[in-house]
Amino acid sequence: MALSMLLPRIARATTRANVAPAFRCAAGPLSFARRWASSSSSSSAQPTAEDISRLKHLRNIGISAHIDSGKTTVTERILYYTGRIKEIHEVRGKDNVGATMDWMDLEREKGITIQSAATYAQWGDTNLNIIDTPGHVDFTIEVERALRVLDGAVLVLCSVSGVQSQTITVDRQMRRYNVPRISFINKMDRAGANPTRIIEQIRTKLKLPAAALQVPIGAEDAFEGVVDLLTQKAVYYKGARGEDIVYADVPSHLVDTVQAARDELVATLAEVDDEIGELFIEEKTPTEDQLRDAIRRATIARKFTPVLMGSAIKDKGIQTLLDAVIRYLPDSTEVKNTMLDLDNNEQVVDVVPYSNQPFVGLAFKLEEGKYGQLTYIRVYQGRLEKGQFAYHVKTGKKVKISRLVRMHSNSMEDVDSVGAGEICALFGIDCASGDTFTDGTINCSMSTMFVPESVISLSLTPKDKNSPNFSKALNRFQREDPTFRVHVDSESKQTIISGMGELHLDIYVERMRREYNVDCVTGKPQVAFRETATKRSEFTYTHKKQSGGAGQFARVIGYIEPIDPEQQAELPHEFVNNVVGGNIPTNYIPACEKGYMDGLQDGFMVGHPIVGVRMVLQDGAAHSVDSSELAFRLAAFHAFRESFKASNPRVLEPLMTVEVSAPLEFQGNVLGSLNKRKGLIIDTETQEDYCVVSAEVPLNNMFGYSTELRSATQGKGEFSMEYKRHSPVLPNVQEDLIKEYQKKLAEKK
Ligand SMILES: Nc1nc2c(ncn2[C@@H]2O[C@H](COP(=O)(O)OP(=O)(O)OP(=O)(O)O)[C@@H](O)[C@H]2O)c(=O)[nH]1
Repeated sequence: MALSMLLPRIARATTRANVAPAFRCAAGPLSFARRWASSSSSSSAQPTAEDISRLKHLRNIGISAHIDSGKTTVTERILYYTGRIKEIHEVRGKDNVGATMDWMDLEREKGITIQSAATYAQWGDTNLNIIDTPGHVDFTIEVERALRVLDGAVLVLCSVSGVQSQTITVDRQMRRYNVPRISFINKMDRAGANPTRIIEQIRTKLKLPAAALQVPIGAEDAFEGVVDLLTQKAVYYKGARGEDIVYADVPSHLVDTVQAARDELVATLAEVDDEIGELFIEEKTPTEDQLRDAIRRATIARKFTPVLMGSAIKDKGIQTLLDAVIRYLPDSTEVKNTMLDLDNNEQVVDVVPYSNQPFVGLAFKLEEGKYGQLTYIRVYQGRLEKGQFAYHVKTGKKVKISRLVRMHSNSMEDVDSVGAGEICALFGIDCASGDTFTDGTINCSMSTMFVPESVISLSLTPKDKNSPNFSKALNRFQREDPTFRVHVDSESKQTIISGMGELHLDIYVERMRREYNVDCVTGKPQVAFRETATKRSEFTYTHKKQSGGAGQFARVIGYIEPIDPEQQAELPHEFVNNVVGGNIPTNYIPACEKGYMDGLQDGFMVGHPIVGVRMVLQDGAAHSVDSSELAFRLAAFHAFRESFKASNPRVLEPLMTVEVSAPLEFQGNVLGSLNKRKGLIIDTETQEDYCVVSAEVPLNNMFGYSTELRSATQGKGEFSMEYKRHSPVLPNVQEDLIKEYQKKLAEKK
């Protein structure tokens, strides 16, 4: 392979390493050694009383859930009750204009949330920054980004389906970013609504101590309101849109149920909160205030999730949910955030969450809207003011903040300044999502966001090959979305786009057509296979060229070995330099590492990237005149390729967790359809007259499943799918894939 073909790939690999540290070198620039430090690089000035009060009345919250649980419907109600919108638009329906938060045309057509939209609202004397996050697994990066910058979240669950596969994913993401959560059981009007079962699922499936703060009055069609267990009052949502809250005595038939639920709440809190625990042992009844304080403490400490309930579509339960958000979710001073001090060996230092500190903000989302390029920023400390300069930490460039806005879905309000803890948006800033900005007085970087592996790819060819918009659009999409990747296949010279699922890629192809006027022909979707080694393999490789001009000489000695599968999510590749005694001069070691990275780009079996292989360099030889960086890079590249061939390599494929729900009568058909696709059934659960089947199925076998499921269940079945891990393909499948790849190569010759 020519070196000119390798170079762009190295640039890509390095960029990826910046996003999600993947490469580790025993010593050198790619080492990510970090130390915790109690010190802070910020000034120790006391925050003003005004700032403290502002922050006490500010909440940054996200609304997350499994697809279709009703997040957008809930958010729409929040905007309505907080006075941000004058009318409620439903998410679905032929003649609707679309919910306010689902503003992209495509979202409206497909009825799903694709991009999260930020908006802010006021409830009582508290400001809320709300991010509506997509539930579809293909847009998981949006959920990750939202959680990274939020201080608390509302986990919406369906009263019938409860904890679903995507709920578990979202919960895992919330744990990763230490986000406290309130649970909201929505759709209490649905037939089969059962909050007790859902709370039990939160406890068992999410392993999260949970208890209801309310009991429902009526169920399904007759759902009227709730009884608040703390005030022991019935709450009804009256008026045309549930805007009139009416308090009343607990209906007599619910008195015993309310007492039992309150006892359960106290008992659950006693397990996670010392103060309630002591009262419990002393058999004392906690007061309403003691309970509220304990719920807040335990929620913020992420030891407990309070559970509320309602029906967004019937305009019930939203105002009480908002009260709970303010009461139990933390303000930004109650959340610990850290950053890396770049002047001090990447020491981890605490963010000081007040406005009188040097400014530090994180660009967490880019968006090309109708108003131009927008960059969403979470201000972690300090203040961002219109007219001031901000420093882009990665490039060291100074940018002028010419316009500062607060977003309200797709409209905006201009503001002059925003303080610590706020979320705002800037215009015309050149950066990628995940980049840090400061005021230039400190050199810190917020740690990066987790970026998942892509699982599917397809070739993309513009109908008009000369359109400059093709690469412009691809560049922009990549900057907006780190899970959307683009490369040119070295064999076919085709542009290949990769992402998190068919829908994810479809959306970009469609956006290319609508926003950039570029029609494309797409190839058949291909799953993102990987290749890996299964045993250690030694190498001694000499690169030598003597024909005319300057000679080339480099020798590398060492071995490659599989990385422990448990470690691979964090460490997909590793280069270790164990050369002692200077047989390879240290200035050639980075070139050896580059050669290794070149070698990882495509395996020889099916032409997909190689993962999970460590290269250990032990010895070698150099020549005082003929050795060069290029010679060592090529030596390491060929050494890696040769030893990989001898390492009993295997082809890996993405394995998905698939969850199918359908009426019970179709259970047999659902199981049959999954078996046919070589699915491993993990769990089968029956809920009322519904069944939920979970299975692990290779992504390669899932093409066309929605059509099959539709006909197998008379259109009544639904499924969701989430990436689990890459796992070895069956030997016969591997043989077929290799043959197919060889055929493709032969055709090209
Ligand atoms: N019965 C009932 N249906 C509801 C309720 N809330 C929402 N829905 C319906 O559930 C469907 C999904 O609602 P959305 O608000 O789009 O859900 P979402 O979680 O935002 O969906 P994604 O953005 O695609 O993940 C729509 O058809 C809503 O009308 C509710 O309280 N009861």
